[in-house]
Amino acid sequence: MGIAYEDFLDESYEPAADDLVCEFHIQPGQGLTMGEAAARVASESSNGTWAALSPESDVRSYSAHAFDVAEDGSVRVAYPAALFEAGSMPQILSCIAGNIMGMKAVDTIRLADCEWPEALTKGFPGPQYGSAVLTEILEAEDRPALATVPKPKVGLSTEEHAQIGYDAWVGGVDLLKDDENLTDQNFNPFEERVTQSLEMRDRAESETGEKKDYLVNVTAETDEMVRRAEYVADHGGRFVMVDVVTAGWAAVQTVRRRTEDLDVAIHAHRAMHAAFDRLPQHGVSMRVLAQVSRLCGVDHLHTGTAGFGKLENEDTVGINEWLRSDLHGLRDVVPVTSGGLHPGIVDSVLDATGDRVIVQAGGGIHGHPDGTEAGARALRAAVEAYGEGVSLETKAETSPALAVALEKWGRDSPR
Ligand SMILES: O=C(COP(=O)(O)O)[C@H](O)[C@H](O)COP(=O)(O)O
Ligand SMILES: [Mg+2]
Repeated sequence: MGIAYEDFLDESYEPAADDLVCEFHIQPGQGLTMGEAAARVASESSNGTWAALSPESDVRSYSAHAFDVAEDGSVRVAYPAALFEAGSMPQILSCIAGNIMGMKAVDTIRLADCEWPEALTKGFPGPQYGSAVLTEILEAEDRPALATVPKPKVGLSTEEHAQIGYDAWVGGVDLLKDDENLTDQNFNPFEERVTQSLEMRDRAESETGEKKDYLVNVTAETDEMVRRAEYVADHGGRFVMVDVVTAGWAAVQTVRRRTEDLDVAIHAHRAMHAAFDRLPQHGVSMRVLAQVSRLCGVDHLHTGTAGFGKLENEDTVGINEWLRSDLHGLRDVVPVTSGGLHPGIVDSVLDATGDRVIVQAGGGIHGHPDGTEAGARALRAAVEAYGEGVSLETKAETSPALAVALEKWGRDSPR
């Protein structure tokens, strides 16, 4: 049975329970109707090509179906589960976000959303802890967990990094976090940073009586990432951080498989995501990136600051809701809100995101006029004010550090 472009368009198609259904937003290429462009997308992302084919065997059971074609540019494409290799995120993305991103049949195309069937999700581990980290590893049962990343993000010595961690932990944050581009550089070698920072963690825990921990950036070549995750676990760390986009999904899957036995949670930084999710008309949405991250098994994921802060965001609230939704029994993911946050805008952000998040601030702590510990106290006070239902200004009457932060940064987002 032959297959040609027109065979991939079926307006009346009813997706099967096991189909992966993807929503694309497309701008048809010159001279093509929406239907013609949609058929080409379904063809190229499953098992067709530009030339009509007449294979000996019937391969139609592996073909996608474009349906729900709307004149506003949205189209849904249903992919049979048999098209995919169970448990391989690279192979799935090579289908649904591969060649079609460059097809001339569309001027622009964006993969906006996916509906994942159990036939596919069962091939992935999902998060090991999810939101349980807030209670099983940390003690943030009824408030956001707080994190900070030392700034300047790169260039501090190991001793300075560990000291900043101590000051922030004593000031009130729960988690120290390496920045996305701090890995194993000569001024702050990985192993020394881990051991010295964890020593400071233990000291801060005993002095504050609070659980503290460290999101260690293990991003590197895959075998080295596994070795670094083992090093963290061997030295008493409970978290690793992976730059999931620059490391790649196969690498994330490898690290996740190893952390299952290490009792270590994965914090996902999304550096480089904006290369393909920032433009609303082309690329792959942050919503899909969040879905891929959850399937591959991260426990925390940066999802933006709901329009506040220094970085562009896309639907932070909607994505966070999806991360908490039921996904065939897979655990949820803790959203991380970060990027230009400081105490003066924490209430606005939490009003949007709710408090089941990790609030991360770098400059908004270390840029405090009275230093890191005061900055941490100010952020903790701002989050406490949200939980107590009082204004920041009222809270600042009993928190000098918060008063100084409000004086310095006011209530506006930085640019
Ligand atoms: O280092 C920071 C924030 O530092 P600061 O608090 O000084 O702005 C993070 O890398 C960004 O939050 C990443 O962005 P996102 O969280 O949107 O992925
Ligand atoms: Mg950073």
